[in-house]
Amino acid sequence: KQPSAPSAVEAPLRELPWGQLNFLHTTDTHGWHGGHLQEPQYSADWGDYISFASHLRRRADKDGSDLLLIDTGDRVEGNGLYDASDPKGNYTSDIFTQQSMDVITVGNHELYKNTTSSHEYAKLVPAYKDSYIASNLNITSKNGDSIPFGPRYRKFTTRNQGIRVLAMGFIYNFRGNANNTQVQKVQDTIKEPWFQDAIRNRDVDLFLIAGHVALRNTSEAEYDKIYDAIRLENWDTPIAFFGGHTHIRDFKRFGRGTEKKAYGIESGRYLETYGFMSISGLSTKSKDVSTTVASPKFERLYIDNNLYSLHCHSNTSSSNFDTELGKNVSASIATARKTLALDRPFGCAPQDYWLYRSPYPSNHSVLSLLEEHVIPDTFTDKNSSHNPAIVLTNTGAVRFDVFKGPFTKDTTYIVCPFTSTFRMIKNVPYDAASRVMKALNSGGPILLGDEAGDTEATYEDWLGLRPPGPVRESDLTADHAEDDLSSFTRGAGEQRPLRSSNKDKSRITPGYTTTDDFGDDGDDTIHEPIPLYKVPNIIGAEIGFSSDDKAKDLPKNVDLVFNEYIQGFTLAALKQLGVSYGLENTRQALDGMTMTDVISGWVEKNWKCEKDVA
Ligand SMILES: O=c1ccn([C@@H]2O[C@H](COP(=O)(O)O)[C@@H](O)[C@H]2O)c(=O)[nH]1
Repeated sequence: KQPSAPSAVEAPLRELPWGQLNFLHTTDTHGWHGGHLQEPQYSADWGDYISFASHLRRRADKDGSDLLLIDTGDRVEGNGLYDASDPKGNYTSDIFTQQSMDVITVGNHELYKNTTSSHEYAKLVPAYKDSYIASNLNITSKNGDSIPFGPRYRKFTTRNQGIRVLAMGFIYNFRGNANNTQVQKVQDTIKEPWFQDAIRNRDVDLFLIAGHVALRNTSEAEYDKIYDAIRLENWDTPIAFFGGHTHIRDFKRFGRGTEKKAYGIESGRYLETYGFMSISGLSTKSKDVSTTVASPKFERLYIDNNLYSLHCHSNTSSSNFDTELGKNVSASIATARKTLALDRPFGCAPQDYWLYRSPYPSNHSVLSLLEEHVIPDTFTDKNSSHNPAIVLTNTGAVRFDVFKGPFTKDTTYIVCPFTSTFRMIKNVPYDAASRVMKALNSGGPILLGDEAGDTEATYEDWLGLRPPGPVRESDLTADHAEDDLSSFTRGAGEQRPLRSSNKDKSRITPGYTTTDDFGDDGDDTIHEPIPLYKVPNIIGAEIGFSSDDKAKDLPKNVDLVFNEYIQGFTLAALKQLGVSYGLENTRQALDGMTMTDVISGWVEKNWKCEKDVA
């Protein structure tokens, strides 16, 4: 772990369900490779993961089983270690690639910008060679051709058991990518001759489908389509899915009726979780056990990323856990953090502010802090025209909590890593401008105009602002305070209070309490549940309204200011509300400041640290 990271707290643990073929899965790490420096439960770093995987590999070699490592994308954007360097990712790609992977895929965050996808293609793809699988992604080459980002699939045989694996790697039907990459819709990819040939291959013991794709409830049902396509040709070869994108822990049984050979895991976010899956009873190159074992056994465990868990699951201790490579990688992370001055404080937060752990609006909501203080103060200072204004931002731009204490350079990127600036349209009729936020928060399907290029898309669907359907961390509601737990009716893929059978209540810490298709015993650490609350798509503030405006005569026109990321949505909403504007009517606001600049500037002015005050 990093020198300043807190030590893990001992807690009751469930055992690793080790099997014939074992998997460690990471997803949506978003640059948190230094671990969580303010949360003991997630305080191990990528160097520790390297040591951990090495111990489990040794265990596999010793007992003749196998271990495969998978990562399903969104490795970038969300932490100073990635975002603070110039160019971004200058340190993280060398740090990340020290961990070997058997299958690795791309996420939407690797594709938002030309520079990010080009960096990924130049660094990660060659580092992982055949393991970097891109079944439905192309990139524009230097001479303008659209070429595969990586191999479409990979067939390999596991080292100890001789299990023949055919692996593919997908990204969901993402449409917000920059113009140098091309995402092929999953429903079209499964019609490709290479896919059809691959799923007809009889010399396969396991189909491994990895991707930056939610396991359930997606409007496009990408993984269900892949499942159906495989089963059409191959009625009983086991299938293991590895998902991502929605930042949750989840385990799903695929298919209908008596299907017991197709399961998928999703392994959280921000290097809080290592997903572990095992399968036992697979046939192998040398032995066909399908005749003797009716169904392979799938098991899962979500491992909290801290040294207590990692030592226990690898049967090591602090004296023999670190490998040479793991230690070196932890040291490189510490050096990079120092070079980037990530611990430099902008100020000190007087209390915790939560994204999902406190209701919105409330005094402990980071969104309320932005809406009531940060945005009004900053925009009032910078509003040279003194026209009344309405300022809107998407809540998706806010990524994490703020903890009491130093608010550092790292924190600015942790809260908002994006480089979008603010745009404005001057003199918008108040009647329309004041209803944009409600329209964008309404959730129901609203038809977009031609500019979205897809008349059936909803605002949330378009660009993936809030993909409708999949349960994600922001959707986890919090009637958790209820005393009567029996009234819980939520389904799999959600976090809910766990009725723990554990007697040793004193050692139970707050954390994940996951319910999935296998029940509520998937988290390695037995936790006290944390309440989580829903947030809207958009928050906003009214700036420079005179008290007269508020009391009686509302302004006729206002300047409508919005985060550049929601420009398309805002224009579409205005059109829906009867006033049409085009891109040519928008101009830069706030001298090109990003949300990250807005937040750090406000903290510097308003949150003194105690020793500064003295
Ligand atoms: O420039 C950007 C890019 C993305 N966002 C927000 O992020 C989510 C997608 O993040 P996931 O981790 O893939 O869920 C997107 O819906 C936006 O809300 C942004 O604000 N600015």
